[in-house]
Amino acid sequence: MRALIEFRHVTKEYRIGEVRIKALNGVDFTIEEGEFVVMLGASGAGKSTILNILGGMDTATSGQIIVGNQDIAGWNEKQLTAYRGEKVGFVFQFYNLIPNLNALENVEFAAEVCKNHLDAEDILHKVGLQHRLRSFPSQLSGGEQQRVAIARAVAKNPLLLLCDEPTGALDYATGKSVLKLLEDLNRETGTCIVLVTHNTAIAQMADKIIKVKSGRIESIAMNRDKQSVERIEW
Ligand SMILES: Nc1ncnc2c1ncn2[C@@H]1O[C@H](COP(=O)(O)OP(=O)(O)OP(=O)(O)O)[C@@H](O)[C@H]1O
Repeated sequence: MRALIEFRHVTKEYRIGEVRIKALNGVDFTIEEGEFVVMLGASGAGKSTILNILGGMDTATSGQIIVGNQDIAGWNEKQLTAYRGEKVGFVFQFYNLIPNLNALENVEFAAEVCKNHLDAEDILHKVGLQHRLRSFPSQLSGGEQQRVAIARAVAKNPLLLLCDEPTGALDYATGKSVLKLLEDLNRETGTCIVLVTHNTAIAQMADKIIKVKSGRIESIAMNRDKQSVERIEW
């Protein structure tokens, strides 16, 4: 496998008036093509900051962010917008669907702007929502809305799928089925997934576990005993 992503000495400083907050303090890690990465850490450790920088939604104060063969750290807003649109799929804790578009339209709307997008209806079939194509978000359960959000991210055919607490608002069984979906997608399509969570049990399904502490990497470990989500309990 070859490295798809490299963070090299990445720092991020936020300024609020006179106050400086060092959210990232020299972060280094590598993610290989096709890897399922789980990122763990306490609240405020810097996980979302890493995900936002990786997704081109925020910029680093210093350091390099290599994606493919390019350093996106030096990119301007226009380049980052194209990168976000074409290369990165996002799944958040709250589904952020467009309320006045149905499931199919939500997926089509996101996918259409991407050159290599997949067929929206096919993807909704894949996530088990073939019978809910014309349903609006308000007519869908939380788990179903998250499936639409995953379909929307995947239909772009992204290089990288970033998931920030994707099961945070779901009950146990629904959360597990959403994780199963991500696991299947990773295995079948080889899409690289980076999943941020507070739930340490979920790390058992990862290829690589990255722990973040106080703006630094605490540890990076390959998971030699990777488990299917069906076998994980919490
Ligand atoms: N836009 C911002 N402006 C100022 N400070 C910020 C901003 N975003 C994050 N921070 C600060 O940076 C640090 C890291 O925050 P971050 O959201 O990355 O942590 P996290 O590990 O994702 O936490 P959580 O698990 O609670 O979501 C925190 O001290 C936070 O307060």
